[in-house]
Amino acid sequence: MTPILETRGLVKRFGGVAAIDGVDFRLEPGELRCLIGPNGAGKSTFFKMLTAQYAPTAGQILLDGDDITDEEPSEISRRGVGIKNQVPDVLDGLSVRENIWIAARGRHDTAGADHAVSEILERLNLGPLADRVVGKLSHGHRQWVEFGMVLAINPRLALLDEPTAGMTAEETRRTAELIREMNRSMAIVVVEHDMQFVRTIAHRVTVFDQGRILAEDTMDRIQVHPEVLRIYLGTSGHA
Ligand SMILES: Nc1ncnc2c1ncn2[C@@H]1O[C@H](COP(=O)(O)OP(=O)(O)OP(=O)(O)O)[C@@H](O)[C@H]1O
Repeated sequence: MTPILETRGLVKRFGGVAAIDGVDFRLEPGELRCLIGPNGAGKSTFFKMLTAQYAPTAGQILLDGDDITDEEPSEISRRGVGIKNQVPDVLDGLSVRENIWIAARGRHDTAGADHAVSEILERLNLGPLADRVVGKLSHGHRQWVEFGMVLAINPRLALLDEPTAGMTAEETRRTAELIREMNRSMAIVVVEHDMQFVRTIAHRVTVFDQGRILAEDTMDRIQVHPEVLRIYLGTSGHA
């Protein structure tokens, strides 16, 4: 089966530092994968190459077998990839409804966008906030608006960087539900620090360390993987 997403020998150097140092990664269609690893492991750099925010120093990125290494973020989005960065990329002066509508309009005519927005507001329980200006919302709610913007393009693949950052425990729980629900219709890659959250959602987990893939397995096995325990206990103290 052709992977929906693949990297071959991916490298990113910053001066003398190889932040990503030859990563071969495969994601099967419909898969949900969490990327974890200690601070400085290279997760964000890897994510930024997948989303065309950084150009790789070497290697290839393939989407459904097509080489997208040199494509712009807008081209990748047109190919059906939804991206949610760590800092919500929302228009603060506009309402929740308007933000999601603008994202939806990229895929639908105006009537279609109206319809998509109503559906998404309901799905995300954002109806009561629909006409609030996004800049006045809590960080957690702003993250949800960005989820709405990802759903609005109905992607085949969603790339989510720390989706629960700044969320309350209840918001995190609902985000886990949402990601599992989204995974029924799309493949998903999630970069996440919150291990409890990763345990809740993950099927397979890829562990990065020092710019390389250290381990790739189910969360159950990853939690007892000696090398993984060593890097976590040696750095953050919690695996
Ligand atoms: N723009 C940059 N310029 C120089 N070095 C960088 C840059 N971005 C990342 N690095 C270095 O690359 C390495 C990997 O960093 P990266 O942020 O990708 O790790 P991370 O796993 O996402 O860490 P965290 O969990 O703290 O976000 C680190 O040594 C970091 O200092």
